[in-house]
Amino acid sequence: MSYVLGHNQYGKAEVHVVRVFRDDPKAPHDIVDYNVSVALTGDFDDAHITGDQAKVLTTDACKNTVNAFAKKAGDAVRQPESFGLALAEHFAQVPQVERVRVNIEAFPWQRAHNHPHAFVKNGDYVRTVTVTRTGGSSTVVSGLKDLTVLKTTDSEFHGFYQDKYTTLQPTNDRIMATAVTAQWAHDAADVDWNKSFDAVLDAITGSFSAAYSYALQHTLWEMGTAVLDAAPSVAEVRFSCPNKHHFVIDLSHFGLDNHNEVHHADDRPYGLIEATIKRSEDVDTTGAYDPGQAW
Ligand SMILES: O=c1[nH]c(=O)c2[nH]c(=O)[nH]c2[nH]1
Repeated sequence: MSYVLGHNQYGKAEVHVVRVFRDDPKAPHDIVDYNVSVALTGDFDDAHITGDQAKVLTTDACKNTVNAFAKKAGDAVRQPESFGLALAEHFAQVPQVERVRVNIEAFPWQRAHNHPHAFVKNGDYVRTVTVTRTGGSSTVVSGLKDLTVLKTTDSEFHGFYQDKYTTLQPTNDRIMATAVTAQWAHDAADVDWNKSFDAVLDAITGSFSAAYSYALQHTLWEMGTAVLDAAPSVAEVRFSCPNKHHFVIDLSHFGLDNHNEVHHADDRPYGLIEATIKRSEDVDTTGAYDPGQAW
């Protein structure tokens, strides 16, 4: 039998590192809180097939590198995209490594009461970054997940296709809620990443609020075009948004009317609405997103 080793990758996952910036004794401290995963692809067939580990950079060394870079990469550490780029560049120097992927979850902390060294964790969302380095160049995908937003009106859903299983009643006034997962690919590497992230976050929440919605699909389009307007380096944005259904409860049994006031917030199932909004037809982001084990 001759079997074939397909795509493989390895590295250290979820190195959770918190870096305090406290160089200036008179200045307030800053922190970043990153969960870093490194995945290496390359000439690692022997590690699997013959058991020879001569080319394997240990996952333990990957972890050590992340921690050391949290100190030595200087200002690059302050933004997850630049930290990911520094790490990817480093691992790409290992001769047998052909592709490096660095995924970072960045947990936002806010200064507490303007205090110089006390912080409150902001659980509104998690910022995400995927840096991929291959063939001497890197791609950067920024993102966020778990950004839960809701509007109490200015959302309709009607005029949809009907078949014999369609029971949903059309509505011209409903709650719309979702937990936004978004990833956006940049076509530049010299970006002010934090400024760009803030602009995208503002575009997403701003357009979700302002745009009158005829469906969650319609809202995704509005959010996507707002992101492209707000962030010049973004070539495309991908959304994955569960429709967090809020069903109006029938209170007539109790002699009460209910004008879209009392709802059951349903957990599952949920509609899952996903879309990519691109700056143009020519945008090519091949290999930039992390699809898991596949290329
Ligand atoms: O915004 C929506 N999009 C849909 O595709 C859909 N389908 C559904 O049952 N409710 C909704 N709402």
